[in-house]
Amino acid sequence: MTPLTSPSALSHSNPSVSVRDLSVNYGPVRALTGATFDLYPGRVCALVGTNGSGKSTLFKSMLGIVKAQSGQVQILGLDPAQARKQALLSYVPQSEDVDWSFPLRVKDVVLMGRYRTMGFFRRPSSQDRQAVAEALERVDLSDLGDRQIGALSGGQRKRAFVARGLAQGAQVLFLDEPFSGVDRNSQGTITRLLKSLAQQGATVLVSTHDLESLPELASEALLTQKRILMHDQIETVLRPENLSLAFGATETAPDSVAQKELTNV
Ligand SMILES: Nc1ncnc2c1ncn2[C@@H]1O[C@H](COP(=O)(O)OP(=O)(O)OP(=O)(O)O)[C@@H](O)[C@H]1O
Repeated sequence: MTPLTSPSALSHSNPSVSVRDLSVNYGPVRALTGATFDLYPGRVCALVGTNGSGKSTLFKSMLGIVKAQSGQVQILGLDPAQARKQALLSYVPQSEDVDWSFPLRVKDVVLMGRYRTMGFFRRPSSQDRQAVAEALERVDLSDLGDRQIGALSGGQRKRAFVARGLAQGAQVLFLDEPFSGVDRNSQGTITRLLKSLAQQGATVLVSTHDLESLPELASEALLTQKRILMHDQIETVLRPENLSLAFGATETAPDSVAQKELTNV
């Protein structure tokens, strides 16, 4: 196996997310072993791996939702619970982890991003309402704010959760499979939004199965297979010999990357 790479091209002065030797077991099942990496502000990093390779486990253990057997996580110098308390960290879960029958309107879901700063009675101020309206506009859902969240399409639901993170003003965003069950239109909206948030200084970690869209989405990637196999620039991770470490020999790089590689020789 290729050792974990930590290329100097990915280094930066201060990491916003720092993960050290993170290991998670579910009873006898080892889901993640010794994950160690840093993420930096201003970048979108993709988390890439097969089904069951530990991507959701990595997110949940970084958030403190799943207990790690060992390791440390720091988000903006804080432990994950503190970072969440201070509304610095936003998480878009996999669709299967959400109860969509819960009777909430889209704008109530987005308003949840403001809860930590709204005080005990959670009475929204005009500032809170404005933040919700702006967030809905940025994800192109202004017309659907009063609709029940369960009555949205898969892509619209994802966009509503991204809007929750926007209303929160989170500096670190974790998104678990935001493109699954999502049409090209929603995928484009989410991709543009994540890139623009990174340009404004956010740190974005996003898991995806869609290798085709990776060069458009992310500048770097973590390749996982129950441990971090590689952390490198997106072009390097997408080389067939690297993808085959995680996916087997049949997986090939998207044409755009292959072409870029060819024109570089
Ligand atoms: N609650 C659980 N109890 C026991 N084993 C679990 C649990 N959750 C996940 N696992 C196991 O841990 C491993 C990693 O699962 P995880 O859901 O993190 O993978 P993933 O990469 O997110 O998969 P997918 O792409 O299918 O969402 C798998 O072998 C899975 O079967």
